[in-house]
Amino acid sequence: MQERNVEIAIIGAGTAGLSAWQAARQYHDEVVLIEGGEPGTTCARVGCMPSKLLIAAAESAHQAGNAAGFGIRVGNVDIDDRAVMARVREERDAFVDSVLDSMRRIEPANLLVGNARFEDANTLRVGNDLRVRARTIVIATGSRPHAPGVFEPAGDRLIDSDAVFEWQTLPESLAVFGAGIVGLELGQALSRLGVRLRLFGKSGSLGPFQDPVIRDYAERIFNQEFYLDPAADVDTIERDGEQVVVTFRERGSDRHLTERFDYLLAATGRRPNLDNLALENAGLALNGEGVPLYNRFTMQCQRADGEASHVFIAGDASQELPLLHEANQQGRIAGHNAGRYPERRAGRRSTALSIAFTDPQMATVGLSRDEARQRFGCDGIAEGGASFEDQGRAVVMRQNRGMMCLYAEHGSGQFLGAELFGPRVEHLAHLLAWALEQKMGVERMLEMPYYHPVLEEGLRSALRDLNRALLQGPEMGERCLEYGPGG
Ligand SMILES: Cc1cc2nc3c(=O)[nH]c(=O)nc-3n(C[C@H](O)[C@H](O)[C@H](O)COP(=O)(O)OP(=O)(O)OC[C@H]3O[C@@H](n4cnc5c(N)ncnc54)[C@H](O)[C@@H]3O)c2cc1C
Ligand SMILES: NC(=O)c1ccc[n+]([C@@H]2O[C@H](COP(=O)([O-])OP(=O)(O)OC[C@H]3O[C@@H](n4cnc5c(N)ncnc54)[C@H](O)[C@@H]3O)[C@@H](O)[C@H]2O)c1
Repeated sequence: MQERNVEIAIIGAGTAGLSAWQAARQYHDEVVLIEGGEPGTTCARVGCMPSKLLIAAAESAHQAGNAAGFGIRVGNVDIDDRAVMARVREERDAFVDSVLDSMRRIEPANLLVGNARFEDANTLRVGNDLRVRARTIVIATGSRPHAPGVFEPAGDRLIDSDAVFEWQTLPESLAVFGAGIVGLELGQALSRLGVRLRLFGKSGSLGPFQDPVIRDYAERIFNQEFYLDPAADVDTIERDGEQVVVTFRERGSDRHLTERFDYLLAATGRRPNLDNLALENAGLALNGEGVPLYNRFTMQCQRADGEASHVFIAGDASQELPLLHEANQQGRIAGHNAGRYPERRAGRRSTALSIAFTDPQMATVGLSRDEARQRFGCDGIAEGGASFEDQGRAVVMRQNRGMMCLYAEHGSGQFLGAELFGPRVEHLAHLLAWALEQKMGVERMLEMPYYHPVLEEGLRSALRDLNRALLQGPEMGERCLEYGPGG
């Protein structure tokens, strides 16, 4: 058995682990990064990047198919699925290579290969032949797809999102389970690429939305394009030959249908990679799901005796907000504090921001309606909104579907949060997140410049409505007279 003593050991060379390494390396030379799986990060290999590549191809097919609405005929849209998937993988590989290139900065001696697990609070076994003793440890082991046992009858026709990006060609049909962001992004993209598809959700939840008004609206809009039941009633899942047979109650009716699919895609959530770490040997306090208790500003874990530990956690492993920018930020905070240990500093946590790259896009910023109500009371918040259906620029682009729900605090007029569903709302969500970071009030947000004709004018309409609900500021005049057509 080889033995090694180091200052800091970081488990997992994903986004969080890499940013932790970069931060920790500023304090010590002996910082090892341990990777037990495939290097290159979940984001680049099987997450953000390949999913957006697939979505980009799907959008292209969709736009070609809808060109007639502008008076442009492109003939039959012929989808070469082999070419689509080849491009997804080719560009995906380039993103992975760019990560691997940047990892070459790490001294080879400090990059350890093998699965790590705790032997005691300061000792890790890496693979079978190496023991690493570290003064501080960062857990950045990410997460993996999780499929409930009820899908087992599907056998090898049960797949997860990782497998989709390895397809050489697309299947004819697919049953997608899970109406979270993964299910919606991949489901809509595959449907637009010609896959016959049904999407079955659970308990009515839909992507990142919490506000029932926008959730119900989005459900209706998606159903104009593909079958989506966020509260599906599924009777049986069986395997017959090379197909999966699903019997379910049809959305909005009492009819029970039986349908055959080539695959069942489980998009039913992700589990943190903590179960292979032998955390019971680490002396940490764990919550009911086996996740270490930690401080979200220092990313420092708590020991079983309640004291602050020398172990830190970051990224999807923390189960807080499984998003790339969060993994990055948490990794940086954990790395700096592991480097400074036993000193520690509170890191800056930015405004909550989540975007689903569906069409229309879905986004949430800051507090949800329920969170705002809990914090300020039902009478303490004002709600406003606007539709994209008559929004000038959205009409011009034939993308006039969607709505926005915005929340602010009564009295102070402070903007609190929003849920957005509409064309390219990724950009509006950023504007709102930046406004929240600046602690802007609704009136001040309305004083910002708005070009014409742009989608931001739709946001201005929602802010005007919110201002009206706050009973603040001047009475707003008629929109068209005040701002021009579609403004
Ligand atoms: C389909 C999909 C699409 C997504 N799209 C987006 C998006 O558009 N925008 C966005 O913000 N987020 C998106 N995400 C989420 C984002 O990809 C993750 O939040 C992020 O990649 C998590 O980074 P991480 O460092 O925590 O984990 P990872 O990148 O998974 O890194 C963890 C590493 O730890 C290693 N490891 C695990 N256990 C051990 C062990 N015991 N010993 C050694 N090594 C170990 C793993 O092999 C892995 O390399 C998407 C996710 C998916 C699945
Ligand atoms: N654009 C992005 O930023 C992006 C894209 C993809 C993933 N992600 C991240 O990855 C995380 C994981 O995404 P996800 O969609 O896999 O998980 P999720 O937890 O967000 O959604 C899983 C969904 O599956 C449903 N579900 C659970 N069991 C089910 C069952 N038996 N039948 C039907 N539905 C069932 C749940 O109700 C939930 O709606 C997300 O939370 C998100 O943070 C982000």
